[in-house]
Amino acid sequence: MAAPPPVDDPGNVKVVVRCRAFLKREKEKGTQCLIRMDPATQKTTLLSPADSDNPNSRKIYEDKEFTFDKSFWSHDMEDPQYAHQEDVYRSFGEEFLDHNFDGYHTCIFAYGQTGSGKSYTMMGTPEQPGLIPRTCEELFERIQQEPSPNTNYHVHVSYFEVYNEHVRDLLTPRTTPPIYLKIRESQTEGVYVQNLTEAAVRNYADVERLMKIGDMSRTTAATKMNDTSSRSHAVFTIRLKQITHSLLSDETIERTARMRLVDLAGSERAKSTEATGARLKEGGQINKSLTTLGRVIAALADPRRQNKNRRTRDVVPYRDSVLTWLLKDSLGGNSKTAMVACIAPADYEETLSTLRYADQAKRIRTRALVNQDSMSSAQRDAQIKEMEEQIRSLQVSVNAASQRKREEATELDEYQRQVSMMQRLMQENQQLSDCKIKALSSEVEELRPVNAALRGEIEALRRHLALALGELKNPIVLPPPMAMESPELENGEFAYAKPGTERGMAGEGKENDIPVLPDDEDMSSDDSDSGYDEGDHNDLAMELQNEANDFLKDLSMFKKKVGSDVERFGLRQALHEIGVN
Ligand SMILES: Nc1ncnc2c1ncn2[C@@H]1O[C@H](COP(=O)(O)OP(=O)(O)OP(=O)(O)O)[C@@H](O)[C@H]1O
Repeated sequence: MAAPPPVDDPGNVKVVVRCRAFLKREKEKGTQCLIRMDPATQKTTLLSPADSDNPNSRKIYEDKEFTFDKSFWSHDMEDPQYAHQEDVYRSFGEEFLDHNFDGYHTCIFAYGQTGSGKSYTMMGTPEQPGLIPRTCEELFERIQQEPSPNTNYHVHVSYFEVYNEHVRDLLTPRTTPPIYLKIRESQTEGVYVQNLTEAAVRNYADVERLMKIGDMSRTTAATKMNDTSSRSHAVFTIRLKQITHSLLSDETIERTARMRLVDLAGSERAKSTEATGARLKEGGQINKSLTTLGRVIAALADPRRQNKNRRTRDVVPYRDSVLTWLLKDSLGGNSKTAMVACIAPADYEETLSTLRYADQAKRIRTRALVNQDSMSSAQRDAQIKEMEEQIRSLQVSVNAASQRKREEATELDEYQRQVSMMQRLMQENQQLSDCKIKALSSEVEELRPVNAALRGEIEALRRHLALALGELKNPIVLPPPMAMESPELENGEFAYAKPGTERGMAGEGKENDIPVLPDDEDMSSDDSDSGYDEGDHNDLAMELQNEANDFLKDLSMFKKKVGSDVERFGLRQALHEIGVN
């Protein structure tokens, strides 16, 4: 490990500018290039457009000059000054990696209008990798070349995006609805994203895989200015921890450095992007956070701030946007920071705005510290002991929690068992009811002919009774003895007649043949001589009365029996339904 660098290294934000080539559509339109760069002086000049002398236009166009730490001319490949991806990395990416190995936190962020080349500069393409892949690749190359066997390296990577003021982990699969992460601030860690994936990586291939996952997950969309426009700010972070153990002093030195590589969403004017709906809303949010970034940069660049006056220091509006809050440390705190201002060669107003932004950022001063802890072996042993103690107590809590979980799971199982048992019982009951209904229905079917027979019998009895009652109401009058000599009785027939009835009527049914009484005149001719005995008549009436009573009794018993059968078999309703009363 190199000799320890100065512990506190104040310095300004490094600002570089890069001008991209014309895109196909710009070439086709014959667009004029408005940028000139002088590699000797690092001067960038913005020329006023040729058509700017329109007397009706209120806008003032004039040539503007800016000087930055570096001006990268990536406009014309044929030009010997052309800055390739490799040149950009060698110019300051490499230097920033040195800082990381020295234990400093660093941050490189790309700023510029939509389609100006930010993603190309930061991530690049598989053929032309940008700053992020080049930094990671060289990081592992250096680790592998490390001559000291006493140093251990631990590298972790995280990747998140800020979209519409929400933080989303790019290393976890996309979900619907999306999972947004919370931002926290702590004394020791500063501002950080809670529950963000920090993946351990052992080589460049691991990083490449994660970059691919994150890039695929990033929110992009086609806009009029760029076919694959980034609609979010993407923050790729590498955490490098170096633990060196000195055998001589029996001391352990731990250095932690964080590299933040930020690809900001493009600043844009709704008019140029012709955005509507969701794109317009996104654009609004992007501009809001970039405006806040501009205010933060302006506040940090304010010379009055250098007076260390606490009151003026507090006005930096970091918390006004998620982006500035997260970049708080990188922008004005413990970090070595660089800004790459990306410019398109043909848009005067947007380019001027970017160059002014960058010019202001030049004045920001940060105070980077070496993040290093050294520990004697005794301290380290004590720390290990303390950690072991912590692990033990955490294990106890974990065990207790899993025991509780197990109990809850058993209870749940028991509930489920009871529910299924009840369901089974209900099914059985249902089956039983079905069975009973079936049995009753077949009994009803069996009783149907019996019922019909009984009804016939009741009907016959009813007729019988009606006849008997008729007899009671119209008693039979026995013929007088002399009537015996009547020629009509020669065949031994009885003639019967109710006063006023025809003889022929009674003769129709043999069973009902009852002796016919003579005509009224005959009867009344001489009562005493008629031989008709009142006592006999009464006896016969009594006899018939008794017979009728017996019938009635039998009938009532029979009715009772039928009634009790109906009750016994519960068939009242069923009988009613099939028409039996
Ligand atoms: N230096 C360069 N050399 C060659 N092509 C470039 C260069 N810079 C940008 N481009 C091309 O310009 C187009 C827009 O670039 P890029 O997507 O990087 O812009 P951006 O600023 O990230 O846009 P946005 O803000 O919309 O995401 C791409 O097709 C890219 O390949």
